[in-house]
Amino acid sequence: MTTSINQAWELAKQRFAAVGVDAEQALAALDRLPVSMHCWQGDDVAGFENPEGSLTGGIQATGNYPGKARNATELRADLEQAMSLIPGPKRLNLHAIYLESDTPVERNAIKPEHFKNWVEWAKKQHIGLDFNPSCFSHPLSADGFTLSHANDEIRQFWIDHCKASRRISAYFGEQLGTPSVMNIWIPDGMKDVPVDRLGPRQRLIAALDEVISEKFDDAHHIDAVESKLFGIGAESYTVGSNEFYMGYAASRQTALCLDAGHFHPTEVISDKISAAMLYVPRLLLHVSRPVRWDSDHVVLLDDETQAIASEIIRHDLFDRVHIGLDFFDASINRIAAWVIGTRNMKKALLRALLEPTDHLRKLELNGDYTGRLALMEEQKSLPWQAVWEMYCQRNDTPAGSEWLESVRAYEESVLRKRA
Ligand SMILES: C[C@H](O)[C@H](O)[C@@H](O)C(=O)CO
Ligand SMILES: [Mn+2]
Repeated sequence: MTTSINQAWELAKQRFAAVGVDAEQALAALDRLPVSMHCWQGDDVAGFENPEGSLTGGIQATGNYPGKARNATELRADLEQAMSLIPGPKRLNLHAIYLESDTPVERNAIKPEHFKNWVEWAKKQHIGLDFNPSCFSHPLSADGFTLSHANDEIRQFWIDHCKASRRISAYFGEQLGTPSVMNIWIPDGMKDVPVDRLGPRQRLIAALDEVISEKFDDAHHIDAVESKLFGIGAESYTVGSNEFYMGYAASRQTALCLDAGHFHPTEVISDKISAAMLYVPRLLLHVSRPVRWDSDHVVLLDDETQAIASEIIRHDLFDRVHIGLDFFDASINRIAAWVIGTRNMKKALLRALLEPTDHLRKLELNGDYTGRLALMEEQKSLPWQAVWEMYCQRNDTPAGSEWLESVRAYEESVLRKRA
């Protein structure tokens, strides 16, 4: 296997060199692009605060595949298994409900100490952590409002939760030496047509301003805000819409989170990256796969994933775009879901790095759209897979579908034993 990977790599390097692309440089660049894996694929967004409670907030994990993680120790073991099958740099994105405590902790009272095991684990794995306040699956979000709630006390509860979350995020960054991106997503919205669309948005803007008022070192913590079109039970109105958060992020210079499932079905976030980055300092991506709705299917190596990756690489956005994943499929092996989605994201980045972009740009500038289309299509079948396999080999991860055997063995020896 090693010999055939080496041979294919040597040939591939020559093929790419012939179109002006340095495959070795592409691999070095891929090492500068961590993908933040989302903890919530491992347990269907249940968390450890109240794992038996229902998932609310208009999101849904469908399926009942056996073996989901029941506690943080199991989730970390599952993540280690998944991460061992994915080459290159990775991060972990945690939600507040994944805290660890012997006694119940209210969300407005969460502290860094409730995440110290995660930090110790991240140090051992040599990865950074990202964070999210959890403004759902809670009695005080049951009527569909959190940071925009009309009741002052309830709204303050969520403001305090987000403030507490920022302190945890800054602690991650300080402990791990890499900034934690903390993304605020709230489910606030209405099932039916509201009379007052403005009031909740006015409350949300004031609440967010209070949330971000405490200053943290940019080297430790980055604020991001995530818009959405609709949720289940919030079909007619979403307070934190695209326009709302685009304006908020631009005026407050926070990062803007673009989730691939949060727009109209024919809208794509790949087209939004180059527009939004002109106004905001950073983008956070939630790479996902909406199938007819915000269904959060596992990311494929499809046209849109490729287009997202190509935008990051073509515009050299290495330091301004943070790549996160957001899917939760409970109908298949959850570890396989992580591996498939994360490997696909990385494959798309590699393919983008192997594109002869300078040449394509020249054709475009010269108005040679025939040449642009012809070469864009031809380069799709250059031997990128041989470069990918070399990357996997160098990172001591399976080059091809052998990773599935490892997942199946883990399923047999570990997951099947979970009740
Ligand atoms: C659990 C996540 O934070 C959530 O999926 C959010 O990012 C989202 O996309 C809601 O639709
Ligand atoms: Mn999302």
